[in-house]
Amino acid sequence: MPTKLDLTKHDAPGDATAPFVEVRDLLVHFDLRGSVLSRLLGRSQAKVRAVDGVSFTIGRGEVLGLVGESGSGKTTLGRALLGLVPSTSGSIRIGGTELAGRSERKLRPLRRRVQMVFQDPHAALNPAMTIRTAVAHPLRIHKVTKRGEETEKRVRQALETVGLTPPERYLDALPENLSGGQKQRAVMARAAVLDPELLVADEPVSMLDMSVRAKILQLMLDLRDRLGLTYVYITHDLATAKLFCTNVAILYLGKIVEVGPTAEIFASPRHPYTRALVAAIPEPGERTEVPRDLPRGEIPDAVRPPAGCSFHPRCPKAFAPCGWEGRDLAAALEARWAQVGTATYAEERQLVGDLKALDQPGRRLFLRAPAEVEPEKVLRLLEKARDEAPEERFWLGVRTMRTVERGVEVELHDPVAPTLLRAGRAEIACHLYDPQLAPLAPSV
Ligand SMILES: Nc1ncnc2c1ncn2[C@@H]1O[C@H](COP(=O)(O)OP(=O)(O)OP(=O)(O)O)[C@@H](O)[C@H]1O
Repeated sequence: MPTKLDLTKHDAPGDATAPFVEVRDLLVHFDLRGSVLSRLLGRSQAKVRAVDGVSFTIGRGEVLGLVGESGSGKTTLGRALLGLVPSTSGSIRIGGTELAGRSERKLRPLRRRVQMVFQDPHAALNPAMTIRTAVAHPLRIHKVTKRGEETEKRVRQALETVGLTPPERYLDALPENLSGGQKQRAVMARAAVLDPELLVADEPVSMLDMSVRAKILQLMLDLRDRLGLTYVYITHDLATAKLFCTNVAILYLGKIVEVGPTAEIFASPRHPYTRALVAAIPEPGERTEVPRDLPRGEIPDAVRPPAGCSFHPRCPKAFAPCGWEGRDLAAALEARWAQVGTATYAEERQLVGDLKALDQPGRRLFLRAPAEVEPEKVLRLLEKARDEAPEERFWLGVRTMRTVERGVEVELHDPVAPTLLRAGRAEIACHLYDPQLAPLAPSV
C-alpha cells in the first residue's frame, strides 16, 4: 500500500464556507427494555448510549474519517446520517435539509442523495443477481429511469465511472465471477448510479487485500472529484484514515474525543486516546489490525459508561476530575491482587468484602468492615494499596479516606465531563486542555 494517496489535486468543490453536513448534539440511544439482554442484565431502564452527544460539520468535497474501536458508535452514527436509525435527539442537516424526526416517506427523496457502502462487498451483492441487475436496482427502487434503455445507459456509465471497463465484460457477470476489488467497485457503481452527494463508507476496504485497498481508496477520491462527492469514512484503521481523510473525528463510547484536520491530528495528537491510537499504527507492510497496545482494559459498556470522561479508566494521564467511581476502586484493588501472593490476597480479600457493593454510582464509597474486623484495618489496607502503587491513577481521584461507623468511607472528587475545546486547529475533549483544570494534573 503506498504511503500517500493523491489527495491534493482534488480541491473541494462548492462553497467551502457553508457546511454541507451539520450534526448537532446528536444522541442515538437504543432502548433495551423488554430485550433478552435487558432481562439477562436485570436492567429494565437500560439504554445503549451508542451515539452520545456528537456535533461536527463537513464541507462539500471533504472526507471526514470517523475513527474508533469496535463499539465506539461509528456505524450507528453513519446509519443515522442515512436516516436508517432514528435519532433520539439532536439535529442532522444535509445540504440544508433536516433529517431528524422525518417520517420514512419524507426521508425517501433524501436517501437518493446519501448512499452507504458497506464493509463486505461479498455480502452486499446478491449472489444470484447479475451486476447489471444489481446496479440497476436503486434506479428501479427510486423510480429514477422510466425506460429500459435509459436504465442500461446509466448502468453502463456507472460501471465505467468505477473502472469496470468495458462494461460488457461485467454486465452479465455474477458476483462470484469478480475479484474482491471488482466487487467493491460494483458496490460503488450501485451507490454512484443514483448520483448521490454524500457517501457514507463503512470500512469499505478492510476486507480487501492490501494490494487493492489503495486502488479502491484512490477510486473513491477520483469519484469525489468527478462527481462532487462528500464522504464519511468509517474505520478502526488510522493508517487508511491518514491517507484518505481531510478531517478525522476520533470516537470513544459514542462521543468525539478529538476532531480536526488529518495532518494536525497525526502530527500532534493531543487526547491520550488519540495518542495511543496513533502510536499503535503499524508500520507499512505490517497487518493493520485493531491496535493492541492500548492502555489497559476493554472498551466499557455503553449501557453505563464511566462517569466524567468515559476514557478515564484506561487513561494513562487521568487525574482528579476525570470521573472516578467505586468500580474504579474495585479495578485498582483487583489490579493489586493480581500482583500479590496468595496469602496476602486471601487476607486482604476478606477485609474488603463484596466488591460488587462498590459498583454504585456516587462519589462517597462505603466499604463495610466484616464483623470482628476493626474499620481501622480496612483503612490501613487502602492506604497501603495507594502507597504501593503510585502509578495507579485511581488514587488521584480520592479526596479523603476515613473510618466511619462499621467501615471506611472513601470520598472522591466530583466528576467533570469534558467538552470539546480548541487546541491548535483541532478540538479536544480532555481536561488536560482545560486551562482551569489542567493545573491540577500531576506533572508525571
Ligand atoms: N440495534 C441496536 N440495538 C442495541 N444496541 C445496539 C444496536 N446497534 C448498535 N448497538 C450498540 O451500540 C454501540 C455502538 O455500536 P456501533 O456498531 O455503532 O459501533 P462501531 O464503532 O461501529 O463498532 P464496530 O466497529 O464493531 O461496528 C455498541 O455498544 C453496540 O452494541
